[in-house]
Formats: sequence, structure tokens, C-alpha cells
Amino acid sequence: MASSLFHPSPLPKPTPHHHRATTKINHRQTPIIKCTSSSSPTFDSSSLTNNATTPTTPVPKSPSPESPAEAKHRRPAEENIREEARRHSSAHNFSARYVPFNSLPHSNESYSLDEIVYRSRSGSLLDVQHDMAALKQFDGNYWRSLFDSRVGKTTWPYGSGVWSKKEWVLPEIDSDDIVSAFEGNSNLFWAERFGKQFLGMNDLWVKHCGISHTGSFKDLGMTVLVSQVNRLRKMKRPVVGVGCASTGDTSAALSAYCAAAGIPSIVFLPANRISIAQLVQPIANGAFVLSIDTDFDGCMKLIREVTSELPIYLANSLNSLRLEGQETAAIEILQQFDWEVPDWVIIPGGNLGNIYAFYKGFKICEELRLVDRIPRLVCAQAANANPLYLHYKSGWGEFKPVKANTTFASAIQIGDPVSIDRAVFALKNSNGIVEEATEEELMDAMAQADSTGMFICPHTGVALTALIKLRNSGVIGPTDRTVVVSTAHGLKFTQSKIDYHSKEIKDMACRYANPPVQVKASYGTVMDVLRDYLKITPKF
Ligand SMILES: Cc1ncc(COP(=O)(O)O)c(C=O)c1O
Ligand SMILES: N[C@@H](CCOP(=O)(O)O)C(=O)O
Repeated sequence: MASSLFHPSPLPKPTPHHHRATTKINHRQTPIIKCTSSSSPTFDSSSLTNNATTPTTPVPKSPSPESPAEAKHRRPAEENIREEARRHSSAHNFSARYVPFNSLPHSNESYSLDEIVYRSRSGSLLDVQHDMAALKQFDGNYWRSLFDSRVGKTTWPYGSGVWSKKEWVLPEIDSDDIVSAFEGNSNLFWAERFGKQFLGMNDLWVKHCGISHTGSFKDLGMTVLVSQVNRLRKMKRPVVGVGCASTGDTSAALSAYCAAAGIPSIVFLPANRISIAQLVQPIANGAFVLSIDTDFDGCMKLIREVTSELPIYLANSLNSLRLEGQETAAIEILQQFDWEVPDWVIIPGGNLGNIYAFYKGFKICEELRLVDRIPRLVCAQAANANPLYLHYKSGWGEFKPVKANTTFASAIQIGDPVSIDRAVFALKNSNGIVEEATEEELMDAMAQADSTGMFICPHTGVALTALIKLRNSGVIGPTDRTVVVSTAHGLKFTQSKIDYHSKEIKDMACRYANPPVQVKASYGTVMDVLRDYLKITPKF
């Protein structure tokens, strides 16, 4: 019985890869060292050349260690960190706008981020496009140094892993309007034992995006979206609340960030298809929760219809603002490897926004010359909800949505993903692969990972299954630096672990189950059980 279970850093230095392409800092090319950790990038006019024939590329200032006097400085007691940030704010010329996703070069359709728009004129997806010319005025070394200087601080808003990349996320938002829980900066865990024991790998890493404010990577996108809503409401735009359809994680993040900002949130959940831990999150955070007798795809259809009629802002990843925050996880991975590029990144996919967000994050680092290549991406799906996998296997023929069946990876039980076009684009442009995991495979992989000290969610089990398959077929080599993206905290999905370890699952061997042993409260019995377990023969 399920209930029977309840009776009674510093990261290791990665092995150097001689073949790994890196963009190393050339100190001789960046002579000027001057900047404060809390300021936006500014030009040092003394470094501009007077020679009209030479391109007037400004030489960026790089952060320098604080002097002892600066290090002692504290803001006045009556000032909070937002107010302190206001004092430090400086002008820049970075900007971003919405454009149709993958639009033709001559398209001139674009929208301000202050408009409420989710689709292009032709009905296609939108994308946030940054003014790359403005960003390119600074070289890769500048951006690496700036981002590195902000890690681990409490400076508003850069203490957040998302807002530490503010210039690449929402450059124009006032720091005052930002709603942040200092999300991001998640652990990149060296999976030493799992890698060695199950895969013969020595450079396997798990990016723990689920060890986060609401327990999933959705926080990364939601801080951006809710901050923009906060700005729109201050601008008196007609937004009475924010709404989403959800398999449990988007709704948790939306409710938490809205509650922090005092903005009403409305969530559409598929009845009886999300975990209790996920359901209680929006309830506790004061969201208006509709439990609807349909699946996620049904909820998604409803929220799209409702948000086109009512002044409710749409918070699903159909809204491309979300992806601007999620892409920072990719940038963070590069940063955590000291700007070395891993060979593979494996991501579980459902509504398929995140795979594109990772692609965008890696791509902007390549374009702005922080690195000189991008990793190969793998998208992993549950076999019970695998429309992308089928599409990939068909050689990217005609895309056909599926009816998603029940899966332990309930947050990716999605048959008609809104970001299918974005995912295909990301995979085609990263020499990517799609894999799938049966229920038994994903649950075994989750149990194996847990047995080496992790506590992952079933979706991460899907990603690990993809890794196991690609490793067994030799596609991923034993020394390839590989990152598996863990998308949610295992504590949100304890029932699946209880079922597995109780061997309660129909047609599943539960090979790695570790159920508790029921023992009588007697010294002799306990000693017998322990001797048996430890294989110690009694001395008489
Ligand atoms: C825990 C978890 N993992 C993975 C995903 C898949 O992300 P995406 O929908 O962006 O593909 C989701 C949501 O869909 C999720 O909640
Ligand atoms: N897993 C998601 C599904 C919706 O995805 P989104 O990224 O489009 O919001 C969830 O937790 O709801």
C-alpha cells in the first residue's frame, strides 16, 4: 500500500577538455578596468577613438574589485535596496520589441513590449528581438565580466540570476517595477556517482532549475512576465489580472509572483491531473483557481479564448516574454563552466517553450561572442505524450497533435504544444535530437538518480532516460560534457515515488524500489534484521 511507507558549493573543477571550443578572455584587448557592480553598462568616453576612419567601437569598462573603502560602504538605514538601485541607475540605449517568430528579413512588423499582443498579424508566434547592434557595442569580454560581477550579491535587481542579465532580458523596464524573488543562480550539480555508476561518464552535470522559489524553472520566466504586468498596470493599461492554463508549475509561479506584487491571478487546472503539492501552491498564494474537467490542452484552449475577451494578461509561454527569463538558465550554465560550452544539454519538453528558451540563451552568447559555438540540444518527452518525438521521427513531416495519455511526468502531459514551431527551429539549428521515455524507463531513471543522492522529479527522469539511451547507443560519449536540465523539485512529486517504492504500479517491476522494512519493537528482531542486511554473522 502507498500509505505503508509512512507507518511508524564550490563546484568540483571540471576535467579540462582539449577539444572543447572556448572563447578565452584576452586581457591585452581590454585595457580599461573600471565599473561598479550595481550599475548598467556605460561607455567610458575616454576610450572612444578620435580617428574618424576607425570604427568607433567603445571599449567597455570591466568590473574591478572594490577598494577597501567602497567595500565598507553601506546604504543608509532608512533606504531599502530598491531605493539604492534608483540612485545608481544610469542611461543606456538597449531596447527590445516583439517581432513575428522566424520572420523574413524584410518584415517590418513589430510591436512595443508595452503592447498586449501574443500573436503576429498572420497568427504566428511572436519573439522578443533585442537591438543587437546596441548590445554588440560591447564585446564578449565585457558581458562576461559584467555578469560575473553580479553573481552572489544582494544588489537590486541583479541578485536575481535572471535580472543579473537585465540588459538581455527586459532592458527598458525600470528596476522599480521588477517583481523578483532573486530566482535563478541555481546549482549546477556534478552528478559524479550517477555518471560513473550508471553511464561510465565523468563529466555529467544536472542543472537544478527546480531548486527555486516555487520549485520549478517557471520562476525564471514568471519574474519577467509579472514585472512587465506591474509596469503595464502602473501605466494604466487595462490589465485586471493575469491568467494561465497549467499542469501545476506555471500556476504555482504565476500565483507566487502575482501575490508578491498584489496582482490578481487566475489559474485553469486540469481536474485530478496535477499533484497535491502543486495544487496547494496557487491556493495558498491566493489565486482564483478553476479546476476544470478537461486535460491541459483543453485548459489552454479555454484560457486563450478567455484572455482574448477579458482584460486578463496571458501568462503561458505562448507569451514570448516568459522565454526571455527562461533563457537565462542557458547563459548561467555557460557562466558556471567559466564560459566553456558543454557538448550536450538535455531538456524535458511539454508545451515546448523551454527548449527554445535554452536555444535562444546559447545563441545570444554566441552572437555576442561570449562563446564560439552552442551545445547540441536534446528534447526528451514522455512516450505517453510525445507529439514532438513522433514529428522528429517522421523526418519533420506534417506535425500532428496527439491525445496525451496519463504519465507520471504529469507536468508534460501535453499533446498539442503551443511552441511546436519554436522547438523545431531550436532543434534544427542545434543539430538536436528528440528522445522519448516509457513510464517504466522514466521511473527507473528517477529512482536510480535518487539512489545516488538526488531527489528529482519524473520529468528529469524523462531527460535522464534520453541520456541513458543516447549513451547506450554511443551517440553521447563517455567524456562528453553533458548537462541534464532538472525542471522541478522532487518534493512536488512525492506520490509517484511512494507508488514506485511501494511497488504499487501495475505492470511495472519497480527494479530500484527500496521499501521500508516493518520490524517489531524488540532488540533481538532489530539486531537480526540488521545482521542480515549487513551480512554480519553473529558471534556466539
Ligand atoms: C516540471 C516541468 N518540466 C518540463 C516542462 C516542459 O517545459 P515546456 O513546456 O517549456 O516544454 C514543464 C512544463 O511544461 C514542467 O512543468
Ligand atoms: N508544465 C507547464 C505547462 C504549461 O507550460 P507553459 O510554459 O506554456 O506555461 C505548467 O506547469 O503549467
